[in-house]
Amino acid sequence: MTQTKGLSGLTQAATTSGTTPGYMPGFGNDFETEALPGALPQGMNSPQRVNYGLYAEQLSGTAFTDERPERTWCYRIRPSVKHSARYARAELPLWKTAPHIPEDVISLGQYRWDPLPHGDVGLTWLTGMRTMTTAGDVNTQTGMASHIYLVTDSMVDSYFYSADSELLVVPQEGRLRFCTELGVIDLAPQEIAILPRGLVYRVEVLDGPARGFVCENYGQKFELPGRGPIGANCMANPRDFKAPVAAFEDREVPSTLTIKWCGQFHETQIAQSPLDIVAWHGNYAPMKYDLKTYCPVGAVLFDHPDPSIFTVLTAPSSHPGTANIDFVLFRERWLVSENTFRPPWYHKNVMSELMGNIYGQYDAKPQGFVPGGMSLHNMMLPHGPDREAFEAATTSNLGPAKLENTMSFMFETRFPQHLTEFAANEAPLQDDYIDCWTSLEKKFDGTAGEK
Ligand SMILES: O=C(O)Cc1cc(O)ccc1O
Ligand SMILES: [Fe+2]
Repeated sequence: MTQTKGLSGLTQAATTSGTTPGYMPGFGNDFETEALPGALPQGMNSPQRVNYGLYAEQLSGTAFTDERPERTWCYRIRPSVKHSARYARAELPLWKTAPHIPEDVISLGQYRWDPLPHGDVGLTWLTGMRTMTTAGDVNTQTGMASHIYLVTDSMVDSYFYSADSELLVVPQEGRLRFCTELGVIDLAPQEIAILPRGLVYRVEVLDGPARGFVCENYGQKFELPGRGPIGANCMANPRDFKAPVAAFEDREVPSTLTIKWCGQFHETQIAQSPLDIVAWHGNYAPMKYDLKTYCPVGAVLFDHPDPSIFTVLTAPSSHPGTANIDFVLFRERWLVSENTFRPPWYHKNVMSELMGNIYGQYDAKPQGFVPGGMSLHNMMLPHGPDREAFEAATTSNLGPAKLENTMSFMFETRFPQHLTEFAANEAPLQDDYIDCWTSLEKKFDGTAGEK
């Protein structure tokens, strides 16, 4: 029997591009959703017998005793323990996990890559994941990895979950469908998705080939940053984050489930689709967010604020204010500062900064940092605008100016990032990147006048 049901109870073809998934708004909300009427128990979590003969199962994303527990109660056709037969080691050699510090790779430096090209071989979400950097240590649940995915093929009767991490997905090209245990999310460039640790899903290609960036967060979950004196509005607003409505498959076909666990991959064979949750309630769920709804706040008279002003999501570390990861967005905005050097200032930072270009041109690097490309300015390594950006910024007339056609982001972490062998040797690294600063001229001549 093959069926996928949505909230309305109507049979939907959730595996085809024609269907529009349903969503519920609100970051961190306590949601409830059922794909069949009456499937969700009311007033309690564990009735003696659940309607429709479903099994109750809790998915805990935090310790039970966390100050703000995140968990979801699932009502499913089979408990997921039934989804795990014996595990066998699987190899995904290009998906690396921290600590991974290759001996012959130098991570000290300023690095920039052209977009990874698509090849001739078909790739899925799993085989198409290429790790560029790793930071921290998965065994202590700290740090992150950055990846680029190249996906041409849908996963067929194949499912995945990461016990190691939450995944933040930033598409740059193509459209993907994430069919998850808790519902369906469609994702296009200029949107992001968060896939929680432990959630089972399959990824289908709606419009390929697809390329994008992934931040794999080994630590505490991403949350909305406190806005401080900015108040209750602007930046990312909770209601623009959307969780999917329940959708399930009752499909008995031989299937493979791959699990990422402490950096290793294991497979198990199961006899059915594991996407068999008919109803759920809770606050631990996948979400999508449209980056065009991000409302940037900035300097309205003079100077250039720290990029933390553009934080969309932050994954805290044990040290308040020092994130395991900040996800920062540089999007279209007005520049109005008077008597100000408007692009990012030159700087060194204890945090390490990995950037990706989603589309357009980034103000500090008018050339060379192209859509699909990535750059890394690692811990305490100097960087800033290239010569062209410096000259333009110091000579242009400072009327109100709109930065248009621009969307880049940063994964900023408190941990140094280590390049993988793939990033150092196989990815299209720009050997001449640091030359973008060599032509910066000495302007100093001992006199105080403007240069
Ligand atoms: O290095 C970069 O381009 C990112 C960045 C942007 C900014 O506006 C201020 C600081 C910073 O690190
Ligand atoms: Fe920077």
